[in-house]
Amino acid sequence: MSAAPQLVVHRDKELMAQAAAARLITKIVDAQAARGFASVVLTGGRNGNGLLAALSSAPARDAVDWSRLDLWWGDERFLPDGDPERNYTQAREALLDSVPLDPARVHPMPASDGPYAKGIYPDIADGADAAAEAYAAELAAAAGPEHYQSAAAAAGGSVPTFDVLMLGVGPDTHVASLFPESPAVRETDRMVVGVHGAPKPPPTRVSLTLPAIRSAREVWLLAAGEDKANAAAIALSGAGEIQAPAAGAHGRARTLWLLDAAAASQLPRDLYPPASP
Ligand SMILES: O=C(O)C(O)[C@@H](O)[C@H](O)[C@H](O)COP(=O)(O)O
Repeated sequence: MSAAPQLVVHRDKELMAQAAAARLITKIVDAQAARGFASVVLTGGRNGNGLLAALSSAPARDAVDWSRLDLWWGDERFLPDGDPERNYTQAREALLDSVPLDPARVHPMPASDGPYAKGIYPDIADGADAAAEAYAAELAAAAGPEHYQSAAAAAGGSVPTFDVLMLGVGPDTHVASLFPESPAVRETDRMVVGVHGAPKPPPTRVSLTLPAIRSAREVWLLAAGEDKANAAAIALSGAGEIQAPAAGAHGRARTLWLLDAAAASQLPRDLYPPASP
């Protein structure tokens, strides 16, 4: 099952980040109350990090039991550990270093040094492919029994059932590191892939695939700014997922687009109610 997109449009990107942070806090608290823990997939990019920064300064952040939160990543820029451009580094700075997480529940994607370094692997591309395989194994090891009915299981893989999986939307409609017309967006079997020659730097990346993304209960797509208006309009107007990867990102129970007014400016007005004043 996958859910038709719902849209929420906020006045500007600051309000969008604050409202999305409040929404995420509630989701985590509810999942922890229902099942004892929550599982969230983070995204890289300005909008994802803006949400984490807003969460960091939200007073209600103390409602979350940070020690019972599983964190995963939707994609990673394949760079050395600690590189300021790594999504993991940026998430740590925005929020993770300031909350009492259980390190065993935090699952960053591998870095390009350490076990997947150039030198051990013939080149950086092989390292990213090996890192993707290792991350797929880590996800499979954490998958619970519910995953058997998921899009991942249908594709022959297994991932945990994420409560919320967040994705920033690129101006070309990419999500995670799934770029239009790329081999990664066409992947139907593997849950995680190495990405080579990405149009957004750095060119080498690691990414969840659409079957893994579609196994989440809720998928939230974040888009703010004028440069996202065309992408949102294309993805929400019936485009195919190979040409417009954001169009293929659905949650099992809910697909939620969180936009600011600028990113929503090219959408047909009947798709969403007006932004709050
Ligand atoms: O590693 C990355 O760069 C991403 O995860 C990527 O998919 C990002 O989320 C989008 O490009 C949106 O980025 P912005 O929010 O910065 O526009």
